[in-house]
Amino acid sequence: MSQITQSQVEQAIQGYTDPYLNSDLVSAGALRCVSISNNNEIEVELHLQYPSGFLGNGVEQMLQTAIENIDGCQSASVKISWEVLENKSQNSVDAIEQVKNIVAVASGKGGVGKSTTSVNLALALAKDGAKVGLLDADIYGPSQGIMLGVEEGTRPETIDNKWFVPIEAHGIKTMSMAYLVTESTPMVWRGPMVAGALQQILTQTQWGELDYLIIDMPPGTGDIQLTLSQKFPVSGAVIVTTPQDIALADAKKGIEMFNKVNIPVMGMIENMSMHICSNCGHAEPIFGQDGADELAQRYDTQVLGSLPLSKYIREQSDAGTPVVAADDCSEVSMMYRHAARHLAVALMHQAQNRQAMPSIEISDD
Ligand SMILES: Nc1ncnc2c1ncn2[C@@H]1O[C@H](COP(=O)(O)OP(=O)(O)OP(=O)(O)O)[C@@H](O)[C@H]1O
Repeated sequence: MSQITQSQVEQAIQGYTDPYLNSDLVSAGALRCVSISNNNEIEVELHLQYPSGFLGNGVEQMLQTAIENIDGCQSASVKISWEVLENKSQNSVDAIEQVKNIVAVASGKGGVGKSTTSVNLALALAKDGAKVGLLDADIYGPSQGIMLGVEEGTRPETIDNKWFVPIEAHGIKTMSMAYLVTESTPMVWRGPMVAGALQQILTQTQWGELDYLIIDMPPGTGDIQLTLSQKFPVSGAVIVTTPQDIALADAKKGIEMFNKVNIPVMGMIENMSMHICSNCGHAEPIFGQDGADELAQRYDTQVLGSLPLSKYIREQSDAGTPVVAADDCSEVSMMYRHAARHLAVALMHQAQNRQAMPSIEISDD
């Protein structure tokens, strides 16, 4: 019996391409350990750096079979593990302890579906096994509580009069200004007050260990948004837009705002990209077409996903069970889940690059 070599095993593993890494797992550097006994009993350990719980036993089984098919193989076992990499912000704000990635979800224009996107991305990451938090920083229309089905009037518990305990909903930890204010304290605060209050909420919440903290930012690219971007230790941003010209022009301002404060834009979500007729299934790009792709190309970023204008998306959010929580395998839920995985991989690449680079401090002076 001839001895099987590591390169034969690697070749078998390379038959599978990870759709999000766009690479086989050996080239992606995921091969942690190969052990081949004199008897050709083979054990392989692979380790990924983004939430790949969705691979489940299926890919392990498939790779195992590919290895078992090597001539002379007696037995094969494949184990895939994962852990999200820490991705610190490059601004000078202190990181939040135990929070690995902070993602700001922003839009240049109001009403494009930023909050809907934030909550479904957060839920999608959690469905793949990540520990996820969601901060509703949209002071103009804090809607995450309603979308997550948190009963009106629910208040977070506090510890030592200093810490807020986030409210858990559908498997994610959430905090919102709406949990703290009453109808008699309306949002009349202006710029610095708002930024200060939100920063306090962010840093005084006991998030615990989180792979991702998603921040649903206030819409627009004015002073408040700029201040928040500077005060939050954001690892990367996501811009939500519709394909409409005016929304795209605002999305461009959003990208430029993040560039100004040295926050990398991980990608764009094109929302309401198509209307699909619920009667005949005809798809129509009522807000235009291809704009987000062109913008992404121009700014050297990517479109993480395109979501249709869908009654199901709206109804589920209104009912307090966003689509990804309601049915994580529905067509639109899968669109959010694909987008979330592309986002996770973009953050992972950025963290890997940062680890490989010497750190450079950039200041305004
Ligand atoms: N893809 C979609 N299909 C159908 N309805 C959607 C979609 N995305 C969002 N909506 C609906 O559009 C409305 C606005 O969405 P959302 O609150 O997420 O937008 P926003 O950009 O956060 O708004 P604001 O600027 O007020 O914060 C909501 O009623 C939401 O349910």
